[in-house]
Amino acid sequence: MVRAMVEASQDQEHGPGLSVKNVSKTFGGTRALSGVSLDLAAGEIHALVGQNGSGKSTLFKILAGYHEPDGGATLEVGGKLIPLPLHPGAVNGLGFRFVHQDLGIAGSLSILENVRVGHFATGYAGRIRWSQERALVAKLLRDFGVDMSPDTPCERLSQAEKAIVAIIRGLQSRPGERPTLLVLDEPTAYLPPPEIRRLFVAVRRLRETGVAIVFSTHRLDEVKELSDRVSVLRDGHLVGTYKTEETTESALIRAIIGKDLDSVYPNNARAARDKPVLEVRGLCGGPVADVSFTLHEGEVLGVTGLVGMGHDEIAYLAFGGQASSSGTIRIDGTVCRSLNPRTAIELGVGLVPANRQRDSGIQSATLKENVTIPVLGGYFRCGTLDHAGERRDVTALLDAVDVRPRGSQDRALATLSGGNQQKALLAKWLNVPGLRILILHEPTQGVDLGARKAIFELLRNAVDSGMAILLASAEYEDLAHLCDRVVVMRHGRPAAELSGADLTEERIVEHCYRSDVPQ
Ligand SMILES: Nc1ncnc2c1ncn2[C@@H]1O[C@H](COP(=O)(O)OP(=O)(O)OP(=O)(O)O)[C@@H](O)[C@H]1O
Repeated sequence: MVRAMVEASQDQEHGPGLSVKNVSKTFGGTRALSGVSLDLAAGEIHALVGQNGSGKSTLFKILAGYHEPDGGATLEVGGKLIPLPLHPGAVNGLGFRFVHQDLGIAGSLSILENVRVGHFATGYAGRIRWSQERALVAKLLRDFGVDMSPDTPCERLSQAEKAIVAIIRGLQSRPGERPTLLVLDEPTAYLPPPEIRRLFVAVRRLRETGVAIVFSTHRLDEVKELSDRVSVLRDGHLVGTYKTEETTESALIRAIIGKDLDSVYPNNARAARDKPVLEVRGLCGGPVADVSFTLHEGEVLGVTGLVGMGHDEIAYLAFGGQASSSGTIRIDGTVCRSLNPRTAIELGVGLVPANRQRDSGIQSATLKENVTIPVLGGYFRCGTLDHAGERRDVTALLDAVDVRPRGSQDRALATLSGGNQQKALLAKWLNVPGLRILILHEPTQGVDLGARKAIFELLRNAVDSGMAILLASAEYEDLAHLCDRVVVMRHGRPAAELSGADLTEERIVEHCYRSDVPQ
């Protein structure tokens, strides 16, 4: 591997691109990056991998001029030394383009406005040429295979569609400008497989123009499929840079976590239970049209499908977070006519939304506060808060899902890396006593390999003690390993239900894509 690393750094077919050297960054007492050096050749696709909190986003934010690096760092672009820190204006001039993890899409603005802000073509008296702009954005959307009007407000888009808009915007240039570097911070975290394919096609096309592309991901199959080289960060240090074709998945896992990792999935053998806890009949709402299913105690039921087929919405309809237009939901025998989240929680139902930072976390509150909000009442003893008990439980819970850095319960949620925020907010629900049903929407989005394993084990323990889980996800491999049954949705309706020997990743994919699969 070391040999591959040395050779890789000499293999820059398209010229020098850019090179950062000796980048360190300290936040208060946290050393996020320590002496990291990275070469990105023009026309290469470079993957950056590492566990949650290993420093990937911090490196990207230094290149974006958002963070100032500690002293001693240097940056060269096309062989020219560029002074650090960068200011945002200089970043644009250098041709650096970014699609950040949080996407930065303004919900109240249209797709057109989000994509073209700062790039509008103007005519007489500075008037924006709206029809020209609309035609341009319509074409960009079509090129990405997205069938949407440029005037659609972004608040109506799914996470996947927002990610596509952010990427299209990231690829914009002013006349005379040429992008030299495109940084994609976990671009596929919100994308289901067909969109990932589309994105890869676009990224490969872009490579032909000589742009250096760097993307971060937790999915090693994407590293293999898309990248020319891969760099690994561990605890803020660069472990190495490797030619992708000369490395293996297990070698990368070893470099990422410092040891081998067994299968991330727990053993699936369990006794069947037949007590229904969630009965959904004729549920309609948004794209969901007439869905019925029963979830049993100690069961994991998956719902999946392609984008827009309704599986994402089922999670919110079944929790009352999104109003249904018809149908009945019975929780533990209680018929809920117009379910809302408050009633659902009282009946022992929890929801872990996909966008946990936005929908389930308070960024300015500490980690401890975020985790204990739903259960704080339980820590009062004779009117006094049992701080020691609260701290002890939070520590145990955060350690169980491997939130890093350890001992960070007094830090504001916003100061944790994206994946660590996700883990902490998932832990919050696992801490709620009396929870009988847990609804999960893409629970491992943005979460690293080691933490995925820890989360799956926690879920398995919860299920073994009788919890029922409804898992809405487009991670077909996870569904095949974790679920007892999987319902595949097509056009808002259940198209197939897979279980037993039929419940494999391949069968799920087949049912998602084809309407004529033999049952
Ligand atoms: N603004 C900040 N204030 C304090 N600490 C921060 C801040 N931003 C990042 N950190 C810390 O720096 C470290 C690296 O975080 P970073 O976001 O770069 O990780 P990452 O590799 O992108 O993780 P993930 O895969 O979860 O997105 C983490 O320990 C994080 O808590």
